[in-house]
This record gives sequence, C-alpha cells and structure tokens, in this order.
Amino acid sequence: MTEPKIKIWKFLKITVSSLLITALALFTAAAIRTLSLDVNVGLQLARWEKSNNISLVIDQHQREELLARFKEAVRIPTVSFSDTESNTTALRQFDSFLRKAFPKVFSSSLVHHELVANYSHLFRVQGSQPKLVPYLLLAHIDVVPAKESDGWEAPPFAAKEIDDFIYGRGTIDDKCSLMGILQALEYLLIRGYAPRRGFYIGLGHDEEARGFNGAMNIVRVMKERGVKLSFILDEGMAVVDGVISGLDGPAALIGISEKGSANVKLSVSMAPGHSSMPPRESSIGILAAAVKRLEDNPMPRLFGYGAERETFEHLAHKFGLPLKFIMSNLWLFSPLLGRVLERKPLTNAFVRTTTAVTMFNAGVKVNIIPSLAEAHVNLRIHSAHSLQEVLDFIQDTVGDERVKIELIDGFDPLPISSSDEQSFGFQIIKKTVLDMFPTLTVAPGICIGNTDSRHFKDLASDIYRFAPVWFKPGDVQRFHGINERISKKNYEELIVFYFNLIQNCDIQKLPEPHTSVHEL
Ligand SMILES: CCCCCCCC/C=C\CCCCCCCC(=O)N[C@@H](CC(C)C)C(=O)O
Ligand SMILES: [Zn+2]
Ligand SMILES: [Zn+2]
Repeated sequence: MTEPKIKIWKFLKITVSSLLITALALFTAAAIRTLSLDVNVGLQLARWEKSNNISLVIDQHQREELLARFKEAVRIPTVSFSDTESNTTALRQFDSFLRKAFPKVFSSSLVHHELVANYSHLFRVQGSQPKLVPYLLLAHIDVVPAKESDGWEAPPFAAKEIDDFIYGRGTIDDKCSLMGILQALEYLLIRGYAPRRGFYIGLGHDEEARGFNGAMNIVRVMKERGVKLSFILDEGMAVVDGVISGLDGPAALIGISEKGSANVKLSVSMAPGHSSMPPRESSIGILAAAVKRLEDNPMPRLFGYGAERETFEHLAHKFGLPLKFIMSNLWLFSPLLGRVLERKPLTNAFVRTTTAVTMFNAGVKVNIIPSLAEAHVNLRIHSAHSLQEVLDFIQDTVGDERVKIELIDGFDPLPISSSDEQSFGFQIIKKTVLDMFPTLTVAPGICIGNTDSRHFKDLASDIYRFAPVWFKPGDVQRFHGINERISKKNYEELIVFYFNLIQNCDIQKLPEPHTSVHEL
C-alpha cells in the first residue's frame, strides 16, 4: 500500500524565483500586514500549580497482568456489522469481563456505575470539590468487522503478540483507550486516590454504527440530570511520527473539531424494457455521467479558512525554510499550500469537503434495461463549509433533472473547541502529553472521521479527540484496515497518560499565560 505522506518536499521543486515573485506581489498588495517567522513561539504555559501527583510505577507482575487484561478485551469480538446488526452476545460478555477486570472501579464508593441501553456504560466518579466542573472521558466498546483472509498476519480476534506488538481489531480503535482509562482509574483507586474534580466515563457500544443507541442514550441520561461538562476527551487524533514529511520530530495532534458528514443518494428511474431495443441513454449511463461530474468537479479548496489553519501554524516552527515561513504566513500562502496538500488523499481531506462514491447499484439481468440505478455518495464536510452549501453544490454539479438527489443523513462540521492558553481541557491534555513526551510538538488538529463525542455537543463547548497512540509511517492504514496493532509499550503509555490526566484535572485553574510573537 502506498504511504500517504505529505509530500512536503515537493515544494523544493517549486523554484525559489517563482515563490519570491508570488510573495513579493502579494506582499505589496498587503503591505500593511506583517510577515511573521513563527506564530507558535509564545504558546507555552508559564507555571503550573504545584501538584502532589502520584506517579505510576508498574512492576513486571503488574505489566503481565495489565497486558493479559487488554488481550482478553481484544479477544471479545464486539463487532458492529451495521446500524441494525451487532454481536450482542459479545457485548454482554464484555460487560462481565469489565466487572472482573476492574473490581475496584466497580466496588468503590466513589464510583457510580450504570448500564445504558443494555450494553453501554456510564461511570460517575465523585469529586471532593463539587464546585469544580466535571469532565468526561469517552471510548467505545464496539469494533468494525475484520477477516483474517484480508491479509492479517494474525487472526484479528486472537490478540497475538508479534515483536512486542499486540495485533487485533480494536487494539487502536478503541479498546486501547477504553482499557487505558479503566486501568488508570483502577490503579488510582487502589492507591487511595480521591479526585477533587469529579468526572464521568462513557463507553458507547455502537460508535461504529453511528452511536444512535449507545452514545445518544448516554447523552439523554446526562441531560436529564442537568450535567454540564468543562470538557470532553474522546478518540480521534494521535501522535504522528514520520507521517508528515519535513516535520522535525513527532507531533501530538489534538482534535479540536471534526468534519461534518453527508450521505446522499442519487437515483435515476426509467421504464424497463428488452435489451434488444435499448433507449439512447440508460438509467445506468445517466447516473454514471452524474457521478463522473461529481468526481471531476471536487468541492472548492478551503484550506486556510477552517481550523486546519491552526494545525499548520502550530507546526510551522518544526519545519525548515521555506516551509516554516510559508506556514507562519498562511494569510498569504494558504492558497499555495492548499494546492500542494490536495495532491494526496490524506492531506486533501484537510483542504476541502471530500466526495466519495461508495455504492453503485443497478440492473438485475443481462437482457433487461434496468429501471432503477442508484449511487451513494459520502461527503466529509470541511469546517468552513455547511451541509446546505454542499447539497447546493451537488445539485449544480449534477445539473440533470433526471437524477433525483436525496439527503439520507448529514450534519454540519462540529464547532471548533478552544485551544488557547485559557483553554482548560486543551492545556491539561497538552501538559499531560508534554510531561510524558517532552520533545513532542503539540498542535490542534481536525478529525477527518466522526466520533461519538459529536452527540455530546450540548453538554460541553470544548470537545477534544486524542489519545497518545503513536502512528508511524504505514500505521494510519491499520485504522479499520488489516494488521491493526499497538505496541505493548504504547498501551502502557496510554494507561500512564490517563493516570496523570485525571490527576492534572484536579488543579483549580490554569497558570497565567505569557505570549510573545517574533516578527520579521
Ligand atoms: C496534516 C496531516 C495530519 C495527518 C493526521 C493523521 C492522523 C490520523 C489518525 C487517525 C485517522 C482518523 C480517524 C478518526 C476516527 C474515525 C472514527 C470513525 O471511523 N468513525 C466513523 C463514524 C461513522 C458515523 C460510523 C466514520 O465513518 O467517520
Ligand atoms: Zn473508534
Ligand atoms: Zn472506528
């Protein structure tokens, strides 16, 4: 499989002279604007409240036990096959497994547990200072289907260990977070920890089938109780290491929004007939032409108008020149960078609303002119676009009244969560990451897929999508793909991350910010 790296160094093929001419022309036109060399320099926190955090020391025996528990979780095939079909036997088995694996969590007087919609779980961990607004950690129990015959190196529900990695469906999506959160809480409770700030843990059972039963019912229960949250942390983004070429060192991308989505059905109906007397145009031909027009006319380039702009501005200082300069001045160069990023599917996803034709059905027999041809198009909506604008664009591009266009489901891009120095959730996550991995660059990111957290948007204005799962070159394809795996070390890091994060959330307020912007 081809590695979907950002071919940043293709920039080098852009001649220095053309770059300078463009820059100078635009610079003159925008003479009152100031060029910056690095917009991220000042974004560091000054001083944190002194804390007495317990540090997590894991001995060899505990290491073996925590890995055995994780493997057991992966071996339970909690597959969501579709919106209506899931493995309910496995979901019930998973419930029993959790109670056995984390006895302290299920027996502590500080923890209230309830089953929601039969298979989802909601935990409320009581804080000693009720004035501190609680937060929510989310993960999901279900996984997408996996077949060994697709090319897995190990059976997908065996949790086999190969070269210090555990292979299996759910190892990164999302049982590592689920088990990491509960294992961290188990360890904290064993050590006698009682949080100052209360928090919730929500484990949905049908995220891979849109979360309509699990997450949505957890939301309903929380709304009925009038819960308001300071922030939410769910799956989504990760630590990328060598995935963005030209970037010096690994980066933790904390998702501050996620793209919107739309599923649109296109259909053409005609009178059926004998294939010996074909009409000049068939339903298949008309529909195929419409689909081709959609593929040939991608949605407009919007790079720089959405939250993706912040990602590149934050990462700018980790690139060499000229990229550092370009990314630090996206007010000038975003059209240029957008053109480069659109060349690869992974980075194109950050540039525009994407259009994917995912299903095409027509015809029942070789000698019958088909009466109905149908195609499904899945669109992922850029944060500067709206669902309505996308539907209007499809209508204009198809431009054929014989093609019926129906919106099956869809939603706008999610609001953009705060990521400044006053942002409690973002800064707590950032501090927790940097305490563990001091050399990482932390930047806000956009989640190109959707997560259960979108159902919780009325409960918190700040939603983050992140876990410190390390993605190296080739790993992004393991997500919903073959050979999904996590290293034993990385799983242990996730436990430490949640263990520290929960304690870091106990601080009363963030330290005072300080800023400085270096200008040319
Ligand atoms: C600037 C380049 C940055 C590259 C970052 C790459 C990091 C990629 C890491 C993970 C891939 C994104 C996965 C996001 C989670 C998606 C979960 C999912 O599949 N959700 C479903 C939900 C649906 C409602 C069933 C979806 O289809 O989106
Ligand atoms: Zn997931
Ligand atoms: Zn998934």
